[in-house]
Amino acid sequence: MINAKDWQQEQERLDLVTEQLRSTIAGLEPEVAGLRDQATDIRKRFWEEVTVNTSTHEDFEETFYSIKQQEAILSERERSHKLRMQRWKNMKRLLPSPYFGRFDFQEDGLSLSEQIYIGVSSFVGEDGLSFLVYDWRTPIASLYYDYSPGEAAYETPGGQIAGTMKLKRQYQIRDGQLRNVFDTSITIGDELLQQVLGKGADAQMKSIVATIQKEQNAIIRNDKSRMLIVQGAAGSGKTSAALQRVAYLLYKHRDRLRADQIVLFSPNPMFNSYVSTVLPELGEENMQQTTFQEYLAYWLGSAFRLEDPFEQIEYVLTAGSTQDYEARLSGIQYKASEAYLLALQSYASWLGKEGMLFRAIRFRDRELITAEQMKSQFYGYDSNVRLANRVILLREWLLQELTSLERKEREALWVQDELDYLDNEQYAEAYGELLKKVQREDAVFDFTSEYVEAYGDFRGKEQGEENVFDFAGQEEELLRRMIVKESFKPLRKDVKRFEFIDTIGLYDQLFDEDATFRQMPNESEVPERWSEICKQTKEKLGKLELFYEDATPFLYLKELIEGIRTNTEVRHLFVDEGQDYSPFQYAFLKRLFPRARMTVLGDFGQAIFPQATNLHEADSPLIRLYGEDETNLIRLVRSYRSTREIVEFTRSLLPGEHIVPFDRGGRKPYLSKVGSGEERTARIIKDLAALEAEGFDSIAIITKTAAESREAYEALTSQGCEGLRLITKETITFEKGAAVMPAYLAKGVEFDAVLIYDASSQAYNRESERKLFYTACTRAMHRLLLYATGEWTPYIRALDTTLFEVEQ
Ligand SMILES: Nc1ncnc2c1ncn2[C@@H]1O[C@H](COP(=O)(O)OP(=O)(O)OP(=O)(O)O)[C@@H](O)[C@H]1O
Repeated sequence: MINAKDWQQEQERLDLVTEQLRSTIAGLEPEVAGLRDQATDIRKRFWEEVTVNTSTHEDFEETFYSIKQQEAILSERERSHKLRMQRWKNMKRLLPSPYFGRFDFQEDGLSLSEQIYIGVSSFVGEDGLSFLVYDWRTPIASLYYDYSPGEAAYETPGGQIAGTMKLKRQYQIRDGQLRNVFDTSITIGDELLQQVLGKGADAQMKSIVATIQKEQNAIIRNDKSRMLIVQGAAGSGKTSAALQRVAYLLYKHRDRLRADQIVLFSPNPMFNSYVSTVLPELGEENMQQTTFQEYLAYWLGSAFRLEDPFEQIEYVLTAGSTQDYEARLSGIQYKASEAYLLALQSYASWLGKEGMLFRAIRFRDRELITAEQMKSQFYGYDSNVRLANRVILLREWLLQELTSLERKEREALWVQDELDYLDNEQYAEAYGELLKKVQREDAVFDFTSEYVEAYGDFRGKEQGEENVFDFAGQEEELLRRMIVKESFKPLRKDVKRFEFIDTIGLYDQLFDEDATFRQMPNESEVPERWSEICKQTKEKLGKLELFYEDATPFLYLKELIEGIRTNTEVRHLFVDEGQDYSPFQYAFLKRLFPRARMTVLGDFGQAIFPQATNLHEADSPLIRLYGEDETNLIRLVRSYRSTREIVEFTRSLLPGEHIVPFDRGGRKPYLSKVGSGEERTARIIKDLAALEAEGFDSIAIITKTAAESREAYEALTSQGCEGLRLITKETITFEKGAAVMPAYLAKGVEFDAVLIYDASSQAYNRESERKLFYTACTRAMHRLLLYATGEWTPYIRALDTTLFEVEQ
């Protein structure tokens, strides 16, 4: 705390800033409102002022330019409106708490030091010159996060600026009143951080700008590497740092980076809702958020029933005793690997020579173009042309073939039949429609070759020398064209969508045990239990279903053949829970977003999926992805989420991990042995009530699987436990209160208290499930309670008994 005189001075300054903020806001208000009116007004009159007339070419052009002009005026006004609006919003946001930190900095060579106050946005005083508040993202503000009083330096676009930090303070301000002021010296922000971390969990993640730690600041401001990897312990602030980094990037590159050019891949839809308020709180728009599964479903969902990663993990956790289990696991690991990616590449180059599979183009139960014809056409192309380019050539050829087949088809009997079905009225109507269509197409100068041909013929005849127009004949001719054209439309559409390639067959062929795959150069990479893997994969494909581990490779093969889909708009890609993606998926993401920088945040200690990627070891495929020179690796070892007691307990579950607890004390994890399932239910109900009475309002009962969650939920609700929620993979909103969920859905989020439903050796016995157990326990901020009906899991039995309390 500071002395009374300093406090007085600080409150006076705060009053001054508040006063100026108020008058700036008041000054902006009429302007903002006026601009809003103008923009709405112009919107209303928009269509009155432009002349919509497209009957001649000139009219069309005039209309076009008139619209353009109106558009330009509107967008200029909207831009200036947006800027003022933004400023007004920023000031409003500052008002209740204009800043949270201050330091005094004397630049080398200058005799005076400057007071720098830091807040969520910059504020220049009424004189138009002095910064009363600096945005936390300005270069100078980084001193606040990186240094304690003493020598200090920061980077600017013009080079490094060095000097001395004289003083450093933190503030808690509510509604324009100073609540707390801390002079900080050695450790940055400990007092304030203590207070922040001591609070309860929220349904929404909070911004951490006031207490960003030095190592987190390095992540937020890293703007050099193509790939930034953050390996951080549970609760070390990876997600928090990622979100502040987005805000930082949007600020730093505000002239050229839009929020929709940033994409965050999140572990599940509920997580999206959990983090969705952080950026708006910081005055920025949210980035795009998606899950990998959403991407896969978009491209493959209509062709297959796709397994999702949660179904896959349920299988891994529950099917241990089934016959196919080991093979499936070996398949999952292999299909996640770079070796498999290489195998697919060599498979594609083999397909360049032989083995392509096509699907005949069928029309009215006939094969119009056979697979054989396509094959011979395809392999007739120069073999030096890339596979995907040859496929394009084939597509063009098919479209041409369809055009000539279509012409022939006009004389077919079925066309005559269709014509015969038209009664006079329909006939005239169809013809009228046809003419209208032709004219419409004409008016916008964009008519297909068919119409040009038809219309040209029509006009030629109409205006021909003899001036004889066989109206009936032409009518029929045109209708025939139309009828056939309509029926051929789906065929053309399919060809354009590469439906003529039998991608499923090609993927299936890869699993012909003794055929294609064996001809590939890296045969040595064939995984264990290959023949069983082949059988499983083929069976699944046969049912038009795709294992989760096959979905990305399938899409990749499809792209090797049809050409790669890329998104060149996206500039920054964030992958949270990065350990859960396979090396294969990373290679895929790199191709998909060729112009994006990547930030991957994860914790190998929480790698619960069998296809996990190690983020930080020397041999990590992630480091290889862009190469060491383009990659920066930052480790976070300090854990902020949980109390010291919980961190000491959880880190012992993962021997060898270096994790440092933040110094916040609490109760030790509490172990309750119960005699039966009923006893457990009763015990949990009692504990829930006690926790709620203590003021904890975000409580998770974490189970191992979804089935166990349902069981727990039913047992608890049938015994009168009220207001409990059951979280499933479909849950999209994160709410306060008590909820039951499987561990893999609790990823990334946190709770005041966590109750591990079953920590017995029956539930957690295998070494492969240790990380799942660790992930579940590390969700707890203040309290961790564990239950078991039989003996404790071996992970707990191996612990030092001083790390927990046992119910007596
Ligand atoms: N510098 C900080 N100031 C205040 N709170 C912080 C800070 N860093 C982290 N926290 C808090 O610690 C908790 C954990 O942070 P976060 O969820 O970002 O960690 P994580 O590394 O992504 O965790 P996990 O991998 O376990 O999901 C959050 O409540 C967050 O607000």
